[in-house]
Amino acid sequence: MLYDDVHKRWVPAGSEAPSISRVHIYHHPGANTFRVVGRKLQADQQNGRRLLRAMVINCPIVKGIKYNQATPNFHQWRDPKHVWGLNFGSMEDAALFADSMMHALQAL
Ligand SMILES: CC(=O)N[C@@H](Cc1ccccc1Cl)C(=O)N1CCC[C@]12C=C[C@@H]1CC[C@@H](C(=O)N[C@@H]3C(=O)N4[C@@H](C=C[C@H]3C)CC[C@H]4C(=O)O)N1C2=O
Repeated sequence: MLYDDVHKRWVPAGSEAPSISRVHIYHHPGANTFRVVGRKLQADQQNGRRLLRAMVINCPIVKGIKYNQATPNFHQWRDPKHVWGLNFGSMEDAALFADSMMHALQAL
């Protein structure tokens, strides 16, 4: 999700329709960079053709960001332009993601 600062509300990232997505943290060892990448689980169907599973988040993990575990299954962080929020399907998913995020932030 992205926070719409104008209207003071969370909006689904990547499209108008809220969707279940799979979110990964990718590490580029060469450059030692990390990024959060998420794609919708459900491929969009349009005129019968299966389209790519839309990207909903593709955001570099910047050294020094503060990762806020606001609730056991809603975590959020700021980048220069956006505030991102992840509503996890389970507290276990949330804890796994947070561990990876913390690992990435320590490795930067
Ligand atoms: C200093 C700073 O930047 N502080 C940021 C947080 C922050 C701190 C430290 C480092 C980074 C960041 Cl990012 C801040 O406070 N921010 C960032 C933008 C938004 C917010 C500002 C105001 C609102 C008030 C309510 C609150 C909120 O959104 N709570 C959630 C919530 O209302 N929802 C989401 C789920 C659960 C709740 C937890 C799911 C959908 C919706 C809902 O439950 O329907 N807010 C924030 O978190």
